Amino acid sequence: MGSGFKLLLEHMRGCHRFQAIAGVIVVAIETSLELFIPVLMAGIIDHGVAARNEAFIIQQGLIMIALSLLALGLGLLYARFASRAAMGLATSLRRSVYAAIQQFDFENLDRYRTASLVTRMTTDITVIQNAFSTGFRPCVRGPVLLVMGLVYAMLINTELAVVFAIVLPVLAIALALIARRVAPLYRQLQEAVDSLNGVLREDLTAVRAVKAYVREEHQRGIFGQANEGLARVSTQTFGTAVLNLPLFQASMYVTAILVLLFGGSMVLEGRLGVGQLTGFMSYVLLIMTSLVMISNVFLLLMRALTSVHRVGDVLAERPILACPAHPITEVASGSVRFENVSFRYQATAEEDVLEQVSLDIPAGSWLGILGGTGSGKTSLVQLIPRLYDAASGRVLVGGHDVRDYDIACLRDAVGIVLQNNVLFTGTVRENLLWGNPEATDEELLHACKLACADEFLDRIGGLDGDLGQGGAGVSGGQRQRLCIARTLVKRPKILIFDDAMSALDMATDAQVRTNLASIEGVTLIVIAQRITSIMDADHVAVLDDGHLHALDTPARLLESDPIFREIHASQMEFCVSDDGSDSEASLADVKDGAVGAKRGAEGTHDAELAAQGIATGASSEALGLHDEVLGAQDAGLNTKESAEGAHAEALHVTSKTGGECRG
Ligand SMILES: Nc1ncnc2c1ncn2[C@@H]1O[C@H](COP(=O)(O)OP(=O)(O)OP(=O)(O)O)[C@@H](O)[C@H]1O
Repeated sequence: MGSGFKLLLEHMRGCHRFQAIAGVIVVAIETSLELFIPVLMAGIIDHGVAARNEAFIIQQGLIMIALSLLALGLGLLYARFASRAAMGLATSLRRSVYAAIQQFDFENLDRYRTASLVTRMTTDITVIQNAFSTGFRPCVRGPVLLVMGLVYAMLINTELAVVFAIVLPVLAIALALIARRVAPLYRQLQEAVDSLNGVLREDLTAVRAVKAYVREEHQRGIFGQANEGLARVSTQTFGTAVLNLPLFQASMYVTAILVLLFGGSMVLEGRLGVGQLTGFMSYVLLIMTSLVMISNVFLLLMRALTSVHRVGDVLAERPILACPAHPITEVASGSVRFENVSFRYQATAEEDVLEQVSLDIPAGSWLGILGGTGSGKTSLVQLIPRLYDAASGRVLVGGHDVRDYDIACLRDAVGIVLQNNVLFTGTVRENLLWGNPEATDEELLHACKLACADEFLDRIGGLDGDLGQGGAGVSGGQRQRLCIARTLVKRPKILIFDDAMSALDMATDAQVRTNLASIEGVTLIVIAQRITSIMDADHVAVLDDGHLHALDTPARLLESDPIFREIHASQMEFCVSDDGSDSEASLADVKDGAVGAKRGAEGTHDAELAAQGIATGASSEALGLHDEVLGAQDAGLNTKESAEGAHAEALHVTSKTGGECRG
């Protein structure tokens, strides 16, 4: 509770703090004025009406009107102060939470679901804002009305005021019981909102896959469950919270009856004036209203407090990756070295994702990484720009431990194109400038050329072409090329492609690799599912279940390594050449081509195309289908099986026009 208030105070700074204080003062004055009205009313009845003093009645009546108008003016002033203070608080909280999330490392992000972060940034902060703007007034008025009401009631008649001593403790106990029951429900309520947001978010981002798999009904069921879950918790929460209303109403009636009963007999005995009894009844009403206010605001604040804690959790989360006191600010070279590196995503995980990996990648060389699904390829390369820290061992870049660098400098030197490429809403230029805000148009166009994005740039409106929301206006293959171009604009010392060319047709894939190989002095690390994509590499690392299974040149691996040979064979054996010779001939072509035409020589490109059956007269129909099927893969059919199926299908079409295919 204390930490929640501290958080609110910290974010209520400057003029907003002044507005909040002014709001409190204004409400206090307004409430005091309001409390004075029953005193005037009692005077009118006892002295004005009883003595038939019309002048007194008019005078007191005018004072009452003036006080009411003043109270109204103060009420309006309060609304202005409170809304501005609440808005300021919410803006400041949103800014802080956003800044905190920006500082998060991948490991921090793994702890929070995206939907939960979105709910905390939106719903939770709105709950706090609303509680502040609507709860502030009753929060001040309630206690003031209660205390002053009791004081005035006691001033009128202390004996009669004893009724409150009976009713108030009963009410306080009932309220405490309701609050105890409701508090945990509010947290469950916000978690149910998280779940609903999560389902919605997944549904909307994967809408193409949902439609492609005709899973609308299934998704509707999942949404229905989340929606019903929220409805159930809401009903339970608010069903319990509203219990306070009938409770307070009943107490009000009981108090009124008791006051009338005792007060009435006191009037008959001549110990109390009728005006005094009327005035006392007004205070009963005021006190009971104040109690309803207090109970409502209490529940409102309890809900807001849950949200304050949820927001506070995000603000208290510290980035996992520690920065050294005196970091290295320049990456001297693009060399990478893994020394006995082990890694796991969560410290509590049972098994390492990478185990004792040692690997040397000299600056300016090209390493291909191959391995089965889940073998740890992505995990390995993510350690280079320090997206995660190794659990044990060291990762060295440019001869220094990555933990010794300033993180921004390290990441500037490492360009990584991830598996799931993301473009942002805006133009091509705006997206490419993410790589380097200082880049000229010539540099952007050059990067597009290297990434083979120049082929379609004119069709999408050149550098000024609008990519639509989240880059939705381009195909999967075009998206990949633009993402590659964006990374090239950065001019990094190390370039990492994490299966980043999967949506490119083979000819473009080969062309991009040839272009990349022509960049001087850059260390190239390419993770690929297609073996042809890494046959030109200086070395290939084969990962198997988190272990470095083999590391050698592609040619030597082809001769000696069973896993490499198996992957190679499984991808190559589809094709049999035109004249009926078997796939070994094609393999030999690839091998010769790959070894001989190291680092992007044109020969490699040709050999590769030959191996794929494309050079033997593959029609654009085949490539088109391949593109289309891979495009579908990008749209959500993202399983290895579908990709292989697509591949096989594309090659099958190839066979109709050129070679003959199996499989
Ligand atoms: N954020 C994460 N949190 C926990 N475990 C993860 C996370 N990302 C990956 N893993 C696990 O780590 C292991 C290695 O995953 P990784 O993504 O490195 O494999 P990969 O070889 O790149 O696979 P693929 O070829 O399918 O992309 C897998 O078992 C995976 O389930």
